[in-house]
Formats: sequence, C-alpha cells, structure tokens
Amino acid sequence: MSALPIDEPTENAIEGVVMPLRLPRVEELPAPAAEAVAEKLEDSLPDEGGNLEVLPDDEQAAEVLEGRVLVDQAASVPTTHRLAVLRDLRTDRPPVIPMWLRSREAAAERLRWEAEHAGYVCAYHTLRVPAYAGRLLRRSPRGLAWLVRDVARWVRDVETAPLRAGTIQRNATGEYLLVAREHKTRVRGRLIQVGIAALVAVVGGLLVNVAAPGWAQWGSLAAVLALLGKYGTPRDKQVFDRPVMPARVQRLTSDVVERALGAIGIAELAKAAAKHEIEFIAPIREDGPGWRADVNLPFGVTAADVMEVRNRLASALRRPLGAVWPEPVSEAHPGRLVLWVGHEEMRKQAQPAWPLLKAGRADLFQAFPYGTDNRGRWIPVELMFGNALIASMPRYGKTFALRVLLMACALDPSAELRLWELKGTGDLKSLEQVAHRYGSGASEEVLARALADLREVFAELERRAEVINDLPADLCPEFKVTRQLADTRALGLHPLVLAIDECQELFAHEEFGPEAAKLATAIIKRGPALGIIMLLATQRPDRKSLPTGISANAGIRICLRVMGQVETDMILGTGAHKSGIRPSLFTRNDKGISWTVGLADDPLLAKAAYLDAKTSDQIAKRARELREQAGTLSGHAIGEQPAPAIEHDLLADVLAVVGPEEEKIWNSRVAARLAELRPSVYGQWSGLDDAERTAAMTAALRPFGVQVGQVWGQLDSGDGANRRGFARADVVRLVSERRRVRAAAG
Ligand SMILES: Nc1ncnc2c1ncn2[C@@H]1O[C@H](COP(=O)(O)OP(=O)(O)OP(=O)(O)O)[C@@H](O)[C@H]1O
Repeated sequence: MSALPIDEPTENAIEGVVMPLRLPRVEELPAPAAEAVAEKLEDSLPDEGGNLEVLPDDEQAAEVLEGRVLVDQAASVPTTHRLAVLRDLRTDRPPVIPMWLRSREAAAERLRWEAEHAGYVCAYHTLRVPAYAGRLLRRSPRGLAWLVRDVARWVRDVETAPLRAGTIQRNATGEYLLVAREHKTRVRGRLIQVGIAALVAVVGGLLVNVAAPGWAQWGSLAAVLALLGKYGTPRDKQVFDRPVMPARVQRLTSDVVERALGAIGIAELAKAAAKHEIEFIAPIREDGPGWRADVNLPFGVTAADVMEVRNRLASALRRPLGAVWPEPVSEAHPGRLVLWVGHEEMRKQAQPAWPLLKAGRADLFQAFPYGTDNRGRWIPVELMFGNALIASMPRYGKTFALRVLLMACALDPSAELRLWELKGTGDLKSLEQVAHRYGSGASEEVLARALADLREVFAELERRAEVINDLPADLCPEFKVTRQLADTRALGLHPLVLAIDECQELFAHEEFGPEAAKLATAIIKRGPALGIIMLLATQRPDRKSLPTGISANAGIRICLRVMGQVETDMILGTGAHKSGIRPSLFTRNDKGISWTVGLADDPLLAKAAYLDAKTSDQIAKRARELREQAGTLSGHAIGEQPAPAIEHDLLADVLAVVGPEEEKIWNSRVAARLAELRPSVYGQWSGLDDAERTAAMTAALRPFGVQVGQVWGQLDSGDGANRRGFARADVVRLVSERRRVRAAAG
C-alpha cells in the first residue's frame, strides 16, 4: 500500500489552479482511518479480470476520512499530467534524424571523421604487418603441436572419460556398457573423419605443390602457417596490436559516466554510482562533434553542483578540460544534467566560416550568427532592444567578439554606428568607413569627443522618446521602435549603435567619468525601446570602470577568461559563479571562448566567429556598398564633423548665475544653476550628485583656464565646508581679456 502514488496534482480551492497537494500516506494515518482507506483502495484496485473501478472525479479528489482529506489518485492519469509527461518525453527523446545528418556541414564533418579514423586504423595495421607475420610464424610450431594434441584428444573422446570413470566407480555395469559402446562408435567415426581430412590435406598439398603457380604455393604456405600461428596464440595474447585510440575517438559509455560522476567528490553521486543508480534518461548518443549523456542526478544534487567541479569531472573522464561540458536543462529540473564530451577541445574544433562573411546583410531586428557553441552550432544573437557587455582579462578576445557584433550592425545599412575604440590600436579601423562617429585612442581629445557623443546620444534619446510618444497608437502599439518605423527615414528612429571598446578609459576618467557614466546609464536603460543599442567592452569590470547602473542593465553579457569569482559575478551577474559557470577555468589557449548569458534560457558557451583584420576589411567594404546603395552613409564616413553644439558661452553663463556678491563659489553649485539656466546644454548635470557635478564643472572650465581650487563655503545645513570651486573674479578677468582680444582683432 505504501507504493501508492502521492503528490499527484490535485485541483485545490483556488479556482482553476492545479496545485500538488501532499497527503498522508496510508501508514501515516491513525489505525481506523488506515483500515477505511485500505478498504477504499482495495475497491479502486483492478479486479481479477484486470478491470479497474474508477471512482467519480470529485469522489477521488476529496474523500474525507475523519477530518483528513484523501486525494491519492487511483490508476487514472489526469489529462494535464499526461500532457506534462508527453511534453517531458519530447524534451528527452533522441532526435529522429541524427544530429550529424541534419546539415551538410555536420554530415561532411562526420564523413571526414570516419575516413580519418579508417585511415588511421589501416595505416596502423599496415605498418605492423611484418610484426604480425613474425608473431604468427613464431607461434605456428606451437599451433601445430596444439592442433595435434587437440585432434588426438577429440578422436580419443576424452571429454566423456569422467563419465566412463564414474560408471566404473559406481559399479554401474549396465550404464558402463552403454557408455563404452557409445565411446567406441564415436572413436571409430572420428578416426574416419580425421583420416579423410588428412587425406584431403595431403592430396591438396601435393596438388598445390605440383600444379599451382609459385605465388599460390607461397600463399597457401603462408595461410597454413598463419592459421597454425593463430592456433598457437595463447588466450591472453593477441595477434594484432590494438591501436591505443586517440582520446577523441573514445566512446562515452554509461559505465564511464557513472564512474566519473561517482568520483567527483559529491557524496550522493558517489553513493548512487556505487549502486548503479544513476538514471540515464536517454541513450548516450553522438551530438555534434562529441558524445552526449542525459542524466537525472540523485535527489537533491543539481547540475550546478557538477558544473562547479568540471575540472574534477574532466579528470575522472580522463579527457581534456576543454572537451568536458556539463550543462543544466532548466526547462526540465535542476537535477537534469546533460554531459557533453567533445571529441576534442572546443578551442581545437574547426569553426565554419561566419555565414555573413562573403554575402548577405543583417537586419538588427532579427537574430544574426555570433559564434559557435561547443557542439559547433551557430548561436544567434538579437541585438535590437538589448545591450551587450563584453569583458575579460586582456588578450582573450573582447575586441574580436565586439567586432563580430559590429560587423553585423554594419551589414544592416539602416544602423547608425558610433564607434569609440579607446585602446588606440585601431582594432575597429575597418569600420571607420561606415561609422557616423569614430574615435580611436585614450587621449583627452578622443575622450572629450566620446563624452560629447554620449551627450548627443542622450539628447537623441529625448528626441526619440518624444517622437514615439506623438505617434498614433496603431503605428506604435508597444511604444517601441519597429522595423517599419525604423525604415521611415523622416522619423529618425533607425537603429543607433553606440560601441565603446575599453570603456573603462572613459568611465574611470577623473573629469569625464562621472558625467559619462550618468549619460551611459540613462542610455543603456532607456535606449533599447528607442532603437538605441549600447555595446561595451572592458578588461576591468570593477565598479569604477563600469558603474553598476550600466552593467546591471546589459541584457547580453559575454564573459571570456577572467581571474575568478568576483569578476565572473560582476560580468555575468551575481550568482553566476555559484551556479557553476566558470569562465576562470578557461585556459590560456581558450581565446575567443566565453560564457554568455542573455542569449538563451541557460548560459551558453560561445566561441565568437574569428574575423581577422583582412576579413573585417572585406566585410566593412561590403557594408559601405550596402549603405551607399541605401543612401545611409553619414557623419564621419563621409567626412562630416559633429554639428557644433548649440551656441553658448560657458563663461558668460557662469557670470549670469554667479552674482558679484559671491566672490568664490563651489563648482557643484554653479553646475546645478547652469542646468536650470540652459537645460538643453547643461541638462545632463541635473541628474549628477555633488561630486560628479564638481568634476563635470572642472572639466568644462579647464579649457578656459579658470583656476579650480579649494573654496570655503556653507552647506545648506549652515555648516562650513571646503569644496572645489573657483573665484568669480577669475571668470570676469577672462571674459574681459577675451573682449579686449576680440576688439583688437576688429
Ligand atoms: N574567436 C576567436 N577565435 C580564435 N582566436 C581568437 C578569437 N578571438 C580572439 N582571438 C585571439 O585572441 C587575440 C586577442 O584578441 P583581442 O584583441 O580581441 O583581445 P582583447 O581582449 O580585446 O585584448 P586587449 O585586452 O588587449 O584589448 C587575437 O589576436 C586572436 O588571435
């Protein structure tokens, strides 16, 4: 009775909601209740003819027994449950068409693999033919001796000797006579058979010797010797060497998986493995260039627990770390594990050419291929309505990853590109010919231009918001940009891509940083719905280099090799390390390989398409042609400089907000007043805190030569404090000087 199904879904009191309800097992009930339940259950069991009496639904669902509700179900399976079972089966069942037959590339890869393997085995044995021949020759005399011995034993009917001896020992005369007669007949028959065989052999030998050509004689001799050699091979030895298979062709079997899972230091797994209780829910099969095992881990063990110790698992499987990839299946349950073991390390797998390399264009409203996963499948990325953050230690492929995204953006001729490559090595130079704004390097001049660009994009954000707000509901039902709206040039809602490589140069800059961070935070938060996409790459994901307001709003995160847990969590989100994602386990050679979140339900392993400088140039040229045809080349690409900022005179504005009675004043106060005076010019300062306003004002005053230093002033609370500020007289002097110079120049 205790094997009754429990925890079946049961309709609870909330209308229409099916909730699993844990009900008491029979043995948990008080004795009278248990008896009554047992009776009831007996009623519901099949009768002798196998017929089941099914109670009416509501009776089954809520039998009340002494104040306790019995909802254990009889054998009938509710439709909802059946659907769930079918759905579950669909996720687990192996594909009808094997993975390797699904694409031309996969089939070619498989054939290549088979041919390579066959070639390897042939070459291996061919090279060893002399050794095999020598071995057979050496063993042939022993083979002859053993043959004679075995034939003699057979003729003498040795196998019945114990039987005959037994009858003698038991004094069973009758039985003995019967067995002895049978023995005699057998021996005679066998002697005749051996005689005929010997005669055939001798005659055949003579015939070959007399009539057959030389090669046939030698061939026959070799065959006889080979057969004798094989016969003379002891059972524990072999004629042919077994090639020690290269690791990549070793098959993954359930024994291997079980042994490995049991050896990675998880107690429950070790117990289950020892009892062979690891549940394989589908046959182990080839999936892309590797083997795949689908496993239900023991209760309470999660896929993340296994992912955490991937290096131990690789050791237990005796495979290179880069070929062992335990993965969760979140659509099933946390204890479902897919263990994928590649034939070779991910970094060594041949990557097919990027599908947009030679032809085609991208549409940023649709997904485009970014890179391949560990099974060699293309990973699609949809950038529209998202932002991306790419981070890693230096030299592991950030810029290459960013380049793939930008090449796709470039191949969408409607997209406006604003590119800031702050490393200064010209990694994005090929895209200069299609960029609306472009800067390379970390000089003050480039950083100032990048900041000005952020201001421009921020202003564009406001404009787009107004345009969308004014659109009729039928044109813009979701209040966000659509392909149709983006193509309506007059609206100016085309995709705008703002990319900053090594963005820490800007965000950690003493003067420009605070303002840049505020602007970028606003853009990354509000941009997606307005068709503005931000792509950031950095080698320093700390708070100063990448303010949390920015990193927290990046939907797509690409994390290449990093040092450890802190960086992993900073880039991929808190808890990423704990859930078993370990970009710190990438090796020195795993360039371009990343863990990515935001591209699918589960984190994905991705190797960005490899686009070197030459191929990038070719793609960028094609992108320029597409833009020329579409008439969308603009800005830097056609030699236009940014439109001058709205005419204003900072020093005059300062004097307008600082009266003569304020001899010295704090920067932050002036910035706040300027933001009110001219929101269109200084509006972005209104969102900054005091320290940020101080820095922004210092940066703005510097080109005019206004001395900024410590100034004593009063806080709103009335307390005195020292803050950075300037003397009004300084500004007055500079304005007068400027007037004098202008007057002198006529
Ligand atoms: N997808 C890839 N496949 C193969 N190799 C790659 C890939 N991506 C990058 N690499 C290799 O890694 C090297 C470094 O790449 P990249 O310049 O993008 O690194 P980075 O992280 O931007 O470096 P830095 O921190 O200096 O800016 C490249 O020269 C290239 O050889």
